[in-house]
Amino acid sequence: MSRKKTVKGKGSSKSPTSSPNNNKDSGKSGRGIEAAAPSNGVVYPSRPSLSNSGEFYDIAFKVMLVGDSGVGKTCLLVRFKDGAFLAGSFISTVGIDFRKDDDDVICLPTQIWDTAGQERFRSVTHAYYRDAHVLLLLYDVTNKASFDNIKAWLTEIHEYAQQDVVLMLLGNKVLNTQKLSGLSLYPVQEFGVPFMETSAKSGLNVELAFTAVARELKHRSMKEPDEPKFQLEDYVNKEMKSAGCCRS
Ligand SMILES: Nc1nc2c(ncn2[C@@H]2O[C@H](COP(=O)(O)OP(=O)(O)OP(=O)(O)O)[C@@H](O)[C@H]2O)c(=O)[nH]1
Ligand SMILES: [Mg+2]
Repeated sequence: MSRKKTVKGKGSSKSPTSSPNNNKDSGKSGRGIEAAAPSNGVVYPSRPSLSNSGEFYDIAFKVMLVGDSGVGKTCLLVRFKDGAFLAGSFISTVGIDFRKDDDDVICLPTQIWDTAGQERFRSVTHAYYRDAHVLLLLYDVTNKASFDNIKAWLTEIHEYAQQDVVLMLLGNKVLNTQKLSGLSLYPVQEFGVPFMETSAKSGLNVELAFTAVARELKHRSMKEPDEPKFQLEDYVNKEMKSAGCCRS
């Protein structure tokens, strides 16, 4: 996926803070999911199939960022899309924010949804899980409580998301020195979910996280029945190693 330096007028990019009702135009942004927002602001677009169909290039893939408030979801998205870091002031996302990436390098029309981590918006964000193809679940490596909550997030995801959702755990706010150790501070392996460390601040692994899940989606969409499965975790580990990191 390529990162855009400027935000296109055509897409629905908005400021990091928005209300659920700001999604009114989210289904009108070209190819992919068409959905009208009802008055409660909750949109239920039909979930495109990941099967090997001729409609592949009409499919919009839906990527959602989830995790506790303050872990850096909005910053990660802004870093990926605009190559910038939102330093300092922390403006909590309200409900859902929607962005669309339609010029990524591997030709997957993709919608990226930023969600609010605050508990009081949880019922709104649940409603969006079920048609997500990818969930990027973030915690903050400097905040143990946000890691401890991962279990609860996974329970929610298992309840509300599709069984075949592509899931990746991201330990955000990692420092470059932590990157050199290549180890997570917390026992992430117990979840059995592909994991990477990222920094929205430095940009570390941000592009790789999105590219990895996009490759997984592409592989699923194009795959012949007897082709081996794409190994998201192996891909991520290999790419991190070749970038100088030492996870094995
Ligand atoms: N040091 C450091 N700070 C970060 C990083 N990512 C985000 N932050 C800071 O963390 C704070 C919260 O970031 P947000 O992206 O707004 O958090 P969020 O997960 O979107 O929070 P909600 O919208 O409330 O769910 C901000 O002050 C950011 O500047 C990072 O990689 N490193
Ligand atoms: Mg946010």
